[in-house]
Amino acid sequence: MSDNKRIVLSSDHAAIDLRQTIATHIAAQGWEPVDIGPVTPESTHYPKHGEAAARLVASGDCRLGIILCGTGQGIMMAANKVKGIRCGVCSDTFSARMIRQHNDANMLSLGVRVIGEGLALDIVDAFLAAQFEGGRHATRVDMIVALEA
Ligand SMILES: O=C(CO)[C@H](O)[C@H](O)COP(=O)(O)O
Repeated sequence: MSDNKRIVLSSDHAAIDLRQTIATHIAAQGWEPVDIGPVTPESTHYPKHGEAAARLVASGDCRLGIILCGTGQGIMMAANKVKGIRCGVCSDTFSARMIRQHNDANMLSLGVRVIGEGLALDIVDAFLAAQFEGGRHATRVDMIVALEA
């Protein structure tokens, strides 16, 4: 297993508080949060924040990424445009576990206008605790990767 404990966090203006709460939460578990902002509440554009986080994961600088916007959807769409990124929006812990176990997701997206803080933290925990199972799932993830060629 990689010893890279760096997890990039980013969001748009909608999710600054929850993003910072998650950063504190994962730091307490021994992860190294790399919070790339933004820090001020002015309206901003989620694609650039999704892309910035995704590039740190795709380059290997960060092992995983957690991104947030109002629904989690727009920032997820932007992140998934970066080669090497597999990001899913999760509003339940089962999906958060499965996107690691079956889809080898390297980024998690959350919607601050969809779920509350307690559930968000449980989803983060489920995502971080799960491991890719490989096997038949590796064949399928390889097919996703091949779409990027
Ligand atoms: O969820 C989002 C994208 O999927 C954004 O957070 C949302 O669209 C921002 O809306 P507003 O500018 O009205 O705060």
